[in-house]
Amino acid sequence: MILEKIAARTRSRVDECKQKKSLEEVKKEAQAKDKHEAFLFEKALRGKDISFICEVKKASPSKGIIAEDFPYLDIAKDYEKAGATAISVLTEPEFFLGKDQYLHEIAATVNIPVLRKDFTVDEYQIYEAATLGAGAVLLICALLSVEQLTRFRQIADGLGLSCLVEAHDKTEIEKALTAGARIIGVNNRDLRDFSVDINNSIKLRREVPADVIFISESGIKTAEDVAQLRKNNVQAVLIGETFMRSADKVRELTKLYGPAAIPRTKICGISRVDDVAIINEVQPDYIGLIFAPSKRQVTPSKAHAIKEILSPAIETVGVFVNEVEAAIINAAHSLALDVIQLHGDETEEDIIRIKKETGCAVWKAVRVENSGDIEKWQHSAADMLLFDTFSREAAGGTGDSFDWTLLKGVTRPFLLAGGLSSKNVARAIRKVVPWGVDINSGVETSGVKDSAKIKEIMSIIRRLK
Ligand SMILES: O=C(O)c1ccccc1N[C@@H]1O[C@H](COP(=O)(O)O)[C@@H](O)[C@H]1O
Repeated sequence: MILEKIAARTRSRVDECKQKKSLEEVKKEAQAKDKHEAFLFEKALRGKDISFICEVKKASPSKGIIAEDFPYLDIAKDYEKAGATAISVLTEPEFFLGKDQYLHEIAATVNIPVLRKDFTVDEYQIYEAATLGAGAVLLICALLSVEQLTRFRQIADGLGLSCLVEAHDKTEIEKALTAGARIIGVNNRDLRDFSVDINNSIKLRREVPADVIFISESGIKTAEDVAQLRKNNVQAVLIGETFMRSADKVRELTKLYGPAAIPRTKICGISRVDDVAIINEVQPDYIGLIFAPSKRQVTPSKAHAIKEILSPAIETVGVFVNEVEAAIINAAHSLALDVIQLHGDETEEDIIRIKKETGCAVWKAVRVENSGDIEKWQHSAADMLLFDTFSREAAGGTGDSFDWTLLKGVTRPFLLAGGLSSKNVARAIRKVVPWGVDINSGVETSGVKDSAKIKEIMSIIRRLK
């Protein structure tokens, strides 16, 4: 069978690698590697809704060459922008034309976890995966004994790597569970004859306990396939060929996932008259003018100049941090602000008074450090809450995002802020379902608003429906 052939070739390849770098050396390198947060791969897959693992692969034994032209880094970046939860990278060189270099560069470029998709037959490959920056490795039940699966899983655990343990039938699932698998992937492709049937995942779903992540792999092509898997409590799908053959990954993922609720958009920190042309072109719902001390601060005269040429369809949000009330009222009236965003330590009483005095809607920014911060403001009189990243150094505009799972108990509409960019906005919108997104430093280059980035992020958001 093809699998045994690949495994045999892989053993020889690993032996060759050991001649160049010994097991001890690669082990030391892996253990010395700067450890990011451990097990990010499995943490990322434990979302409310189905997750997508998108695969970067040039060829396969069943399909031959899939991508003649193979800009692997661009493909990975497009997956991230489309909202992939993780990326799978083929590194097997002979049958899949993969390379370690692809994994290494991709893992260094994207901010989502990366799976090393290879035929693990030796612990050497697990240490190697860690040195290449992988967050997870593949262990195939058909190739490994329970003892090997257990040992390899333990080695990966010691390195903070997750193991996707692949099974094809009930016996292999039992084997995976005995080995302590926390993630089981059911391959819908029968490697004896390459036939594909996604019902294999559906049939085997009940064999895997609810606390073990269940991934359906191979042959997923349509929105109906995904809907069926979602209905059967499959937590993630691993899709290669369908995405590899699609020119527009954002649209393809949207087609498979289903349309998202498109949020209101605010582009914050407009501080140059020159930025207004692109704003008028892309028409976000709001712009933010920052009156607080910041590299994005606007003077009253600059604010007037921006307002003068701003499209009347776009509303203006004034952003203030612990500002004296008279100044807020003055700016609200003289600039005809639509919304006042309070981004400091303002109290509930301040919100009520400022609403009354200005006649504007008031948005309260809550800088999230823990779930208590959210709870405190749930019943605020503010017209909208805006959740941003907590920082001791700055009131806002940090460019960092926070743990969005903290928002799962929020019962009222809200805006999401903090480090949103074209890399994470699709994921944020699908995972968090915010009423609005507030985009700021994520559309800047060297501290200045970047027209191409503004255009790109607005285009991604609009392609999610
Ligand atoms: O951007 C600033 O400099 C700023 C200063 C003071 C208060 C708020 C500020 N910006 C707000 O910060 C969030 C998130 O920004 P980022 O995406 O992390 O850069 C956003 O609400 C801005 O309105």
